[in-house]
Amino acid sequence: MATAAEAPPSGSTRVVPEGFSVRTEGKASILQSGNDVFFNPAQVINRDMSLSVLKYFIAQRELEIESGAARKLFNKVRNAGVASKDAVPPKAGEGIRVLEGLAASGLRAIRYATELEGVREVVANDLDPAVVESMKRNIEFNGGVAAQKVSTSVGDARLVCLNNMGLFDAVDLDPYGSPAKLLDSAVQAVAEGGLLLVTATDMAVLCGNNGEACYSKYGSYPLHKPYCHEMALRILLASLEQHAARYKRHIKPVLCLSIDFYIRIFVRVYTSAAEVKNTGTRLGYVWQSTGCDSFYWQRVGRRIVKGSGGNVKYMPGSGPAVPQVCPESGSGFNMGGPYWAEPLHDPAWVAGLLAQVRRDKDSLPAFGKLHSLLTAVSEELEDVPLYFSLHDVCKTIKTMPPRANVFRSALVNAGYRVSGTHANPLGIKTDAPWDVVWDVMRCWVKDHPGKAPAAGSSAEKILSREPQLKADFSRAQQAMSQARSKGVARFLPNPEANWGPKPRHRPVKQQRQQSEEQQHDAADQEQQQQDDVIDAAGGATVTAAVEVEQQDGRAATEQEPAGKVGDVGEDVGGDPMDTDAAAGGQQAAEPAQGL
Ligand SMILES: C[S@@+](CC[C@H](N)C(=O)[O-])C[C@H]1O[C@@H](n2cnc3c(N)ncnc32)[C@H](O)[C@@H]1O
Repeated sequence: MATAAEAPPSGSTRVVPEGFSVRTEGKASILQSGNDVFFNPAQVINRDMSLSVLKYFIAQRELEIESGAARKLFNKVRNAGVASKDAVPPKAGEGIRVLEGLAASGLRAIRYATELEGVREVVANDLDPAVVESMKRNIEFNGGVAAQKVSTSVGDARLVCLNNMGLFDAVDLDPYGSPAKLLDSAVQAVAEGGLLLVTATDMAVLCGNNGEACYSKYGSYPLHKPYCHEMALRILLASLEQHAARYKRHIKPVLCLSIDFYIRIFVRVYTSAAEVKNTGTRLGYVWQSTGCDSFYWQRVGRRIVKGSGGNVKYMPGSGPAVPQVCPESGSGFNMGGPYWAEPLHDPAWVAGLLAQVRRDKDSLPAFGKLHSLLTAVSEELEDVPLYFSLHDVCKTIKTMPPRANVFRSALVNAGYRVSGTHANPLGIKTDAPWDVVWDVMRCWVKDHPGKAPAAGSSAEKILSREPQLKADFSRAQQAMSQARSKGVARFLPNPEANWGPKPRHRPVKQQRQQSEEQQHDAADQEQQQQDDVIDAAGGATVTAAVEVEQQDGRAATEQEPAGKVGDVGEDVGGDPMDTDAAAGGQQAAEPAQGL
């Protein structure tokens, strides 16, 4: 990946101060001294994606201003008395105002200012005065547009937000770890219809390693399951929506991504007292069977439209949505959530972004990864929250996995929709109910019998039932990824070793004294390692599945791939019978050619 150069861009007359080297990304250059921790090549994707989404947002906003839609929205909110008193309607061609709340070296802010047309000002803020000094040096070093448009500020991002309620068209939060404490103020600082861009890297917490830590930070219980990366997105969105609701605001996600070792969400923020009544209906709990892979949704609230007059009534969700015991495995349930239960992406944005990114190929250092991510996103079933891993389903019933496309075809042939997910190369999204999924597997096991399951096991309970459906495993075109058929990659390998988070930057004072937060992180990590050991012990069943295939005479060539960095022992073993599954986590390559 062409991310960085060690010298000033050719033709530059800028003088590099002694003791510094230069990193260039896009049109921005930053000065680095030996111990700088801010540049992490893995984050180039984050910045490239953010730049692309912001560019697309600027174009959309301009269209909304020209059509009068933005003005109408603003007037509505002002007339309802819920707009910030200082807010003014956006004007065509005026350009947007961006807050980068945690700007560190200023690299991102400088890129926004220099690479995007339609940016009026970027406020680059950081809590650490020493960091802001280096930021100023970088802005000066870049000169020109960067110096004109990027202003610096020292302070807590929360205070900057609260002092600028409704005044930033876009607010970017890119912390080390959790953004949880910043959400409440950020959601107030965004202008009507503005864009909020948020990173979270506390994946151990969000993916279910420490349910109680996640609940205290985000107000949601995570579930430690294969869908944990999408669930992490839905937890962050649910938290944001609930913060927004306190100010009569609500969110509309346009793109929400699980990337490598972090998540990044892009949402628009609107004010509407009427819409806020729907907050409970947009969130849901998930009942996860403790004996098998089955999970079921239940909305937190209900919206009931009564009679021909269309009277609307809001009610709490009725439930539980599941019986006392899991109908498949006879076990109990865990309840996770509340999670965001609505779509993660706006399909029009995804299509528009893909086209824009292709046009901008030459100016995006991380183009390949961006394109593959957006391609995978474009194929996701937007109305099906969460996914399962076929490999895990087969592990539950101790059977040799079918090829993913064979399994997916059976669901399509039974009348259901199916897709992959950008969050996990082995993940399968479908609107087929769980009894259908298990029936397909029961039919598969009948055709491919293995060792009898242990008495009393979940596998025995699931397989003892006669399938109600006669699965048809013949190839169905809709079961195939179109991108894959055309040889367009959806998952790319990491470009270099040690791809992952860098050590957290600490102000000097804090570096000397381990903070409470660090101790908390250490406890998180320790817990994660313990869980990994437990998972590794349970992982024997994966090996067993691979061995079955080897006995079957078909080579099991794929290694058990590692999950993403920050995983919590998620067992995403490659599907040995499917080349798709050679991609473990998002770390392995998809074959260039489709089937
Ligand atoms: C991950 S770095 C930001 C990287 C940057 N966004 C980029 O793309 O290069 C996080 C920064 O947040 C700053 N920070 C942490 N808490 C903050 C707060 N409450 N307000 C403002 N800055 C904060 C730290 O000093 C650190 O420089």
